[in-house]
Amino acid sequence: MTAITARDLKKSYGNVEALNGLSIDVEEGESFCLLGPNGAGKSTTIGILTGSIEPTAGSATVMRVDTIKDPMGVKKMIGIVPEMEYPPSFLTVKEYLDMVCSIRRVPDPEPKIKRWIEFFDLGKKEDVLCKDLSKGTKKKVMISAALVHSPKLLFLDEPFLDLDPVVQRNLREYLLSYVKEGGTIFLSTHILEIAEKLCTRVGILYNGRLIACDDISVLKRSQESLEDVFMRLVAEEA
Ligand SMILES: Nc1ncnc2c1ncn2[C@@H]1O[C@H](COP(=O)(O)OP(=O)(O)OP(=O)(O)O)[C@@H](O)[C@H]1O
Repeated sequence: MTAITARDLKKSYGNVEALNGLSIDVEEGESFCLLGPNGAGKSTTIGILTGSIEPTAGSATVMRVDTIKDPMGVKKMIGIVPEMEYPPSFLTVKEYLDMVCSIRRVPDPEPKIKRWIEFFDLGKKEDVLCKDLSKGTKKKVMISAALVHSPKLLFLDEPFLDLDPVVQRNLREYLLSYVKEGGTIFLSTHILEIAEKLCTRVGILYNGRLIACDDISVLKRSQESLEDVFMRLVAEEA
């Protein structure tokens, strides 16, 4: 079953053409990674697919819900880690996760919150205001908020940024098991080593256009890493 379908998506911000006819399909149970140089249109794509940005043209469905007609319907079903957002500064970690569970109507929330507090070793930070957390700890809270309602589809925009190597590895291993159990991941990252370990298929965006989209094993020439593939394909376009 298809989890994400995008057809001929276009997005302009004034005279900046951020997306120029993007079409993509992601199947349920897939771990897909969108790569691309700075400004290629990755966050814009995630914004459209998660119902936060309205495209200038084109259509998209997520779990068969239209992202333009029913953005709230999409948001209900998914977990999102946006690239640049932090938890609200005026709430403590626990208050924020309580609020997320309440908005998402999570049944029996306490053990679910506890699970992510323990996973990210946030026990001593539960009662700390989010404004007083380090960048990495804020990211841990954002990821906890994205996972606490056990969504079947995750949109992750640079989720590993600011996390220390131990936490990066723990999160990567969790995400691998999440996909093994049937979850779907749509990831965007510049950390190609992690993308290669976590994802089976990648799309490469360049100037708002998809210049490649296939299994990593198909895109690779002999001995190439994903980084080599990325450098080669982007250089061919430049
Ligand atoms: N709100 C906005 N207003 C005007 N231009 C925007 C806006 N958001 C994005 N852009 C422009 O759209 C283009 C695509 O931006 P986007 O953030 O989607 O790229 P990206 O691939 O996620 O980049 P990065 O890897 O640097 O995060 C860029 O030229 C960017 O400057």
